[in-house]
Amino acid sequence: VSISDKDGYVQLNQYKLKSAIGKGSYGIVKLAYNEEDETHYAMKIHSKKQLIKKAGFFRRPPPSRDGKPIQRPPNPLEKVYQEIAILKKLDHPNVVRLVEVLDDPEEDNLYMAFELVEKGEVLDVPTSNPLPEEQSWLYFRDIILGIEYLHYQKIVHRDIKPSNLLLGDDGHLKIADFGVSNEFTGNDIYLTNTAGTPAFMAPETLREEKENFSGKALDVWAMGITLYCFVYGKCPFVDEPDPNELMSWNPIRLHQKILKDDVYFPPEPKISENLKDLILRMLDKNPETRISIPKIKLHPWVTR
Ligand SMILES: COc1ccc(C(=O)/C=C\Nc2cc(OC)c(C(=O)O)cc2Cl)cc1
Repeated sequence: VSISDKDGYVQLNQYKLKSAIGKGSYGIVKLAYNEEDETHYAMKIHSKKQLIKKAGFFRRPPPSRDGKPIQRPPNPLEKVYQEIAILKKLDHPNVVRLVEVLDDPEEDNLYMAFELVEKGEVLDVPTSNPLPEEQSWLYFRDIILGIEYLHYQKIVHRDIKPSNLLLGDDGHLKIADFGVSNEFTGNDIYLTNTAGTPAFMAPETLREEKENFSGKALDVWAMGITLYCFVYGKCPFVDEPDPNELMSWNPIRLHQKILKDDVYFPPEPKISENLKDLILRMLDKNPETRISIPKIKLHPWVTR
């Protein structure tokens, strides 16, 4: 149950909710002080009403053409409960740790308490202060271990990007936000839907003919875009608003760049040939020949 105390802080059971520290399409994350263990946590807050509205749950279903009843969209809360089920299975130094879920049926909000990763998002992109190659190497090794662990647990993340990589006081990264993750059985999952963040979407998800594509290879592609962002401070494929086009934002231009453009390496900042090679192997537009996680671990830039 949540009440506001004398300083206007919302009290939620043993947690005192403080300032907002994260915000995104998922909702909001607030700093939370647990009075029992005198420790701070990151409290992610979902509004159930928002989830239901966003999923168009109450929207009139389109008339079914062939008379067959269309299958209702899954209960939007289902997505969050799936995310929670995934998070409960995970226990790894490079993955955020879910500590507790507060889901009061009477309340509109659903609260997820995570272990606080003190420094927050590793890098705000775009930035004019990208990371030195050495620092990128340290962080990238954490991402490899975290993704290797997720794939071993039969989970593809599908939204790897700098804002979902949190930096702790110990200088290590933790992967966050399983809101669009997929669980699979067998050795890999073969998907057809697009999900995640446009600038990080792999070309195979944007092609007209929607054949099934490997889930693991999508995470490798996003890791490649992320590594490029670390060293250059911006994404390799961006949707520049076209000055003479009124509709300044249209995803098609970005999709065409992802599908067709080569990766451009600016002359500054200078990066090693090994790093360029690794980025090109991860941003291979053909998922069949794209480098895999086991091969990334053996790449000279990683093992150096
Ligand atoms: C400046 O200091 C700061 C310290 C910590 C933060 C912070 O934690 C931000 C987001 N956090 C999270 C987001 C998540 O999803 C989107 C998930 C998840 O759903 O897995 C988990 C967490 Cl923890 C920010 C600033």
